[in-house]
Amino acid sequence: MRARRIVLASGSPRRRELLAAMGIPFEVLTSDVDETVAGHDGPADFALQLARRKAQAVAGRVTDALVIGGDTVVELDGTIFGKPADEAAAFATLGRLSGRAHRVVTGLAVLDTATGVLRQEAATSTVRMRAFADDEIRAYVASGEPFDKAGAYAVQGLGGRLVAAVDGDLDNVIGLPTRTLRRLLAGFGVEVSAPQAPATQA
Ligand SMILES: Cc1cn([C@H]2C[C@H](O)[C@@H](COP(=O)(O)OP(=O)(O)OP(=O)(O)O)O2)c(=O)[nH]c1=O
Repeated sequence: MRARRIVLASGSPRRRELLAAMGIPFEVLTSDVDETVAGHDGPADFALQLARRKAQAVAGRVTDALVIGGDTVVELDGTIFGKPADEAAAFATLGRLSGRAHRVVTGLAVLDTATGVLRQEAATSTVRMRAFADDEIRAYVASGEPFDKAGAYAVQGLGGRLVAAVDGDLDNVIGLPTRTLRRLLAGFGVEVSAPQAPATQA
């Protein structure tokens, strides 16, 4: 099996770090896709639509590669929360998440630009939040951390203090479910060895 060129279609430093930790060489190419979704069939469908869009947006720039696109969303009571647009949205999102359990879904799409074959899969984890007061939310929003994060928090950062428990893969919450990606790459004949210990560190 020939070595495949692997391209991560993402500007996310978290995705880059998690992919690097898998131990495979890769390049990063970014694009500026429109992240609005016209219609969807739940959070997995929503995240997969955007993951495909991100992969397809860079696919034309590489002729023989596996291009990886990903998108992470938070879902609670049927509402999908992406990255908050501003402070008010971050505050409102965190108020909704307080004291409740929500789902974090990452859609991954891997596109083979040599053949046009696309493989995709979504991973889901459940995150239970402590109940937090408005003052605590205000202080967290003022830290700036919520702005480029789905659901307006980062479990691996200061936002970890808001989290009571994570059920499922932590790397999925941070933006790249590595077990799922290993499976998708294996479908293209790229075998990535499993880590010695579960990937639970940010
Ligand atoms: C819930 C949660 C999300 N996130 C991040 C993961 C994703 O990077 C981000 C969701 O935004 P995404 O749109 O999925 O990704 P992105 O804009 O960061 O990068 P790109 O589109 O270029 O690939 O939220 C955390 O880092 N920690 C968390 O606890």
